[in-house]
Amino acid sequence: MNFYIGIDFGTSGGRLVITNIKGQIYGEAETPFPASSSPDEWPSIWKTTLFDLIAQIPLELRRQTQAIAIDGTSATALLCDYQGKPITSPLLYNDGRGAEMMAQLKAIAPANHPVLSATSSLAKLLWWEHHHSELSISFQPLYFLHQADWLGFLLHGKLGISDYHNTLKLGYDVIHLCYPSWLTNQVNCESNRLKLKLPKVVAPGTPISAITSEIAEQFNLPKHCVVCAGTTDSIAAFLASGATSPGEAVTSLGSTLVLKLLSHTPVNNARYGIYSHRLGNLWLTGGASNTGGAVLRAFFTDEELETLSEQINPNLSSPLDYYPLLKKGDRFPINDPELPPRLEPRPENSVEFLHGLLESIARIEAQGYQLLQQLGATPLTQVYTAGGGAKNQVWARMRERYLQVPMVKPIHTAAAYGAARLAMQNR
Ligand SMILES: Nc1ncnc2c1ncn2[C@@H]1O[C@H](COP(=O)(O)OP(=O)(O)O)[C@@H](O)[C@H]1O
Ligand SMILES: O=C(CO)[C@H](O)[C@H](O)COP(=O)(O)O
Repeated sequence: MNFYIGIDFGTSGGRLVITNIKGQIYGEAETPFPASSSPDEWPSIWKTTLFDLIAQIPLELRRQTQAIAIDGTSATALLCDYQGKPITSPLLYNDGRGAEMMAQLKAIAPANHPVLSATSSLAKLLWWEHHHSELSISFQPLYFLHQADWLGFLLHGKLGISDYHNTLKLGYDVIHLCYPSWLTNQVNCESNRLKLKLPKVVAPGTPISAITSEIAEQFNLPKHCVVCAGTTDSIAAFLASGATSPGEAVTSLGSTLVLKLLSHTPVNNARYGIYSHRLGNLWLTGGASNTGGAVLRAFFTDEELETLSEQINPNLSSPLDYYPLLKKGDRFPINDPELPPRLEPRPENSVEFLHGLLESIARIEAQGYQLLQQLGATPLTQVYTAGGGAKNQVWARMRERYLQVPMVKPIHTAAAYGAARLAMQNR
């Protein structure tokens, strides 16, 4: 029997799903990231996690694996040398240091382009160019990669290949399927002191190459096992849900809050941090907020979230109006790197406090979907929920009160399953 592996790299850890060609799950693995680590440790943690996840799959299944696909956090970027060795600490998806590059971004990119965000991949590239152009002296050529691109390279050995989901926030034109001249002129211009290579871009799920012989031997994988181009974690969660009709949406309630509404028409609006990913001949309109489970985890364990949520009446609205963030700055539905967290007043009663947090995140989610529809996205018909927060049925009822559409729990919500669906394209 042939098997297919999907690997998801989220904020808090890595997850793997192995399925047969019918999409039946034969195995799963999960490896949380260490609770505290420094940025220069992240590549080795990601590599260790990747190899640990694959090693957890039973030998018999590994030996019959035909394809692997990986999703990663969007706009998590790193610079590598010609051997694929990271030469700087990665900059994560929510790293807002690119805010200082906004004037330059607005000068080169079209209005409302997805790169017009402090956390976009291009903002990070310009920041590296502005602060670390000396890297070009020691490293030629330099490769700009996303997390999923680099992890895929570790398995297939072909450096500098990405997909048009991970490269949207780098500036890739997903309509004409090329890098626009305003971007290539910027990256290649003589005055640009940081000489780097942008990744070659293919469609998500496209087979890139067979695994290297070293990887085949290390994990007892077939030499013909292909590694496919990946996607981002929230799109993988969308793919997992099985949503296919415009108007269907997936909210990823993970460490962050990410909305994806399938639409006949794209919506891009930098003011609100709204952008549209290409999905076949449709568009995944949405945005990614820094609010979400990471804020909850700062105050409650997963067990406390479960037990305290059960004491909340989801039909009652909390009077507490928070904007739950761990640090200043949000990307969507308010695209403002200076936006302050709002977590006061904090009641003595933990249930009341959690009620306020869950209700406030539900309000932000509803505001996001309302904006998407106001700006022309296909009207919302139903919402699937993915991520750690999907298990919270009290929260689902609260969210339903705001969204006024059915909240459907899909059979599969794990992003790793969505990545496996990409791998299955290579049957
Ligand atoms: N019962 C729950 N209710 C709400 N949120 C929860 C619950 N259990 C876990 N979470 C949240 O889920 C998040 C982890 O979800 P996950 O999808 O693994 O995140 P990521 O993929 O971003 O790492 C945590 O931040 C945690 O606060
Ligand atoms: O916030 C995130 C961390 O999980 C997401 O990776 C990301 O921001 C979502 O971006 P995209 O819409 O490109 O998938």
